[in-house]
Amino acid sequence: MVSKIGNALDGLTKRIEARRGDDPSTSYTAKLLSEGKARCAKKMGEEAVETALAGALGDKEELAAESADLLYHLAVLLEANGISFDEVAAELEKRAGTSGIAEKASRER
Ligand SMILES: N=c1c2ncn([C@@H]3O[C@H](COP(=O)(O)OP(=O)(O)OP(=O)(O)O)[C@@H](O)[C@H]3O)c2ncn1[C@@H]1O[C@H](COP(=O)(O)O)[C@@H](O)[C@H]1O
Repeated sequence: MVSKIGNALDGLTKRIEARRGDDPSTSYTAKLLSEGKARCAKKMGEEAVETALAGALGDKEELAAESADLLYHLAVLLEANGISFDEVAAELEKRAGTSGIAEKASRER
């Protein structure tokens, strides 16, 4: 069964892909993509900081809203770089059997 977040990211990705080349005056996504990778990366960084602040303050509603903004801007940044969430998912799957502590220790050897 596909998870809610999987469905949401799938739909979001399709809407973002469809916006490429659209009129930047009617699509925020088209505007961001037309401005290039660095601009997309800057927006993602801003949203990451806002998400982190909401998490640090423990504001659950704000954290959920900022997380949605962050995922949108990450999806745009991936699209700007020609990378799909499938590739991110594959990377997560590869790590599934390895503890973060063990992975860190293997790098420090
Ligand atoms: N999920 C989102 C989404 N989340 C956040 N945002 C926009 O991201 C921006 C957040 O940045 P800020 O808060 O810094 O706002 P801002 O000051 O207007 O941003 P800048 O002027 O600095 O670019 C806002 O303009 C939000 O509207 C989004 N814009 C679009 N989507 C999705 O993308 C689809 C296509 O949208 P359009 O491309 O606009 O048609 C939509 O159907 C949605 O599914």
